[in-house]
Amino acid sequence: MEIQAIELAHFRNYQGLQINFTPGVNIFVGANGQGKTNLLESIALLSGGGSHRDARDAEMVQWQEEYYRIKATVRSDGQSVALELAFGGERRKLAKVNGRKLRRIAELSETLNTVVFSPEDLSLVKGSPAQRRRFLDRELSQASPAYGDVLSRYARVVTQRNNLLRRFREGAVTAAELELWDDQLAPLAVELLGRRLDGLARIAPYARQIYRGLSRDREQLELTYRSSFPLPEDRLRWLEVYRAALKDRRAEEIARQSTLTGPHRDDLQLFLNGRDARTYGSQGQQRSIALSLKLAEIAYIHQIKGEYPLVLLDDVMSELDPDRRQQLLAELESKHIQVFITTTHLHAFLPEQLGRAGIFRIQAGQLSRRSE
Ligand SMILES: Nc1ncnc2c1ncn2[C@@H]1O[C@H](COP(=O)(O)OP(=O)(O)OP(=O)(O)O)[C@@H](O)[C@H]1O
Repeated sequence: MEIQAIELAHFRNYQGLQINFTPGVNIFVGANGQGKTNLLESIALLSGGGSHRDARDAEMVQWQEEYYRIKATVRSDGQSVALELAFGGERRKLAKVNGRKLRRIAELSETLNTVVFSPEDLSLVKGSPAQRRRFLDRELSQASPAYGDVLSRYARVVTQRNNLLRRFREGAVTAAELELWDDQLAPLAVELLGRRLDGLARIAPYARQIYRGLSRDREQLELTYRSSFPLPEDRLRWLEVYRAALKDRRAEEIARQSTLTGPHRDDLQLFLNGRDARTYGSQGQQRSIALSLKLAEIAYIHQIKGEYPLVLLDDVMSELDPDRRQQLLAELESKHIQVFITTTHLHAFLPEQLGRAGIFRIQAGQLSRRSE
């Protein structure tokens, strides 16, 4: 898939912008705070998963304006498709594919997928379990909007259940009412777990193979899912085991007013040659793992969709050492993936890479295309 052209109206520091992209590598170059990430963010939004830096829609509307609108011409599945995403005014948020309004914004991912790689991803291994869950959730939602649906339903029930636990302590809710919420929570938790494990089973072989390549066959990466309660082999038993785990921790949950068991407390564990990479991996090894996971995400989406996603590299070029930088670019270029890169300088690139790339200089929300 590929974005051929984009049109922005009142998006961040872009009053109005219309630009055509190159099928291969596109580089946004400029000083800090000029709008490089803003442009990347507008592309990421078109895949339906929200802002890659977790911005709220209202923040992305240009100051003093009422709405933002992003339009793009995309090539997906051999067809030219018109995408539109708008926020503000009376309709609040609206997405269209070829002029047809989508029921849910997340359905944009059926046409366009993006994999974003930013400096925070480099700390994926060292970071919190929440960061690794987010990585997995984003990835799996892109590949299947149904996953995103289950995830948001589950998150809603957890929030409501936590409110109930608070009110139970105040005596405003009965034990029977709490049980009713367990009935809602448990099937969603089990479905989410099943989907996560199935997704991980498909991603893990890619990550292992890519890491083996990056480490020149010296190290072996293993990914395992750590559930907040013991998962029996037999999936048919997960529901009853989860319900029992909820019961076991009921008193503690009431005391802490929080749901303590379930996929929102799980983790993705990463091992190098059998040792926990979080504790024992060097910074270089941890970065290679992060890179492998991102490249595995790209391969996974390709496996599901039959096409490569767009890859957005936000400020990572200067964070990677020259070796990993070249490995990454060579890998993406060899697969003919459309890539968007933000950078303050072009010296991270080889002359032949610059020769093939579309280079856009960005200054205060204005773009000019330049040739090197
Ligand atoms: N809603 C908005 N309306 C108008 N301008 C905005 C809005 N949100 C952010 N900006 C402006 O956008 C600029 C930041 O742009 P962006 O985050 O794309 O920077 P960047 O070019 O990627 O810089 P860096 O290299 O520092 O990451 C800031 O000048 C900020 O004031």
